[in-house]
Amino acid sequence: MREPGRFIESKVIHDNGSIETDRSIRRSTSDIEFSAPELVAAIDDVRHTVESILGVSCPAGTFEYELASHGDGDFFAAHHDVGAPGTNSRVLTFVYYLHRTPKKFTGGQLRIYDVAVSAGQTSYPTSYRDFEPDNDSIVFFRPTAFHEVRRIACPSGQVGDGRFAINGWLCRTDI
Ligand SMILES: O=C(O)CCC(=O)C(=O)O
Ligand SMILES: [Fe+2]
Repeated sequence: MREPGRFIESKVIHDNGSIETDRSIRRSTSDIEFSAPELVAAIDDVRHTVESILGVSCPAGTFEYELASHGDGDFFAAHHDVGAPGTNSRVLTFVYYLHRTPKKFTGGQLRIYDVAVSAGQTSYPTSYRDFEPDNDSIVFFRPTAFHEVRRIACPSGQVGDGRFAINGWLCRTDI
């Protein structure tokens, strides 16, 4: 795994394809040049099992990912990971979590809503499941699923005490 490099303000991709920082939607920093070949190889090993459980198929695919850091007050509001030009090749979302132990923050659960929503839908589904971002755990879900990162509280304010995630997608290369 390469050491983290430069963290920059995380960006959001709007459904019209524009990419920008918008701290009312997403508050975190990202290292988009981060490289984790061991993680990618481990995901590749289980990917056919995950695909069959989630009912998706990606015969020819590549992995795209970033390292995201959430500190005190950070969050990512409800969204889905497809729907914009350039994101529709995403077939599978994965998020691998890292943090200091014992954990120095609270909150930061990944909330996955029970229904997929289409672009432009504004009402929130009312049923969901929260996943704790436990150190050295991984979550897979469909990129069409509505999801969010609950706001975290990290009293020390130290970056290293925060919530780290390698989040990315298995993307089709044949469309
Ligand atoms: O960090 C997480 O739990 C999810 C991140 C996410 O939803 C994204 O980067 O699109
Ligand atoms: Fe997401």
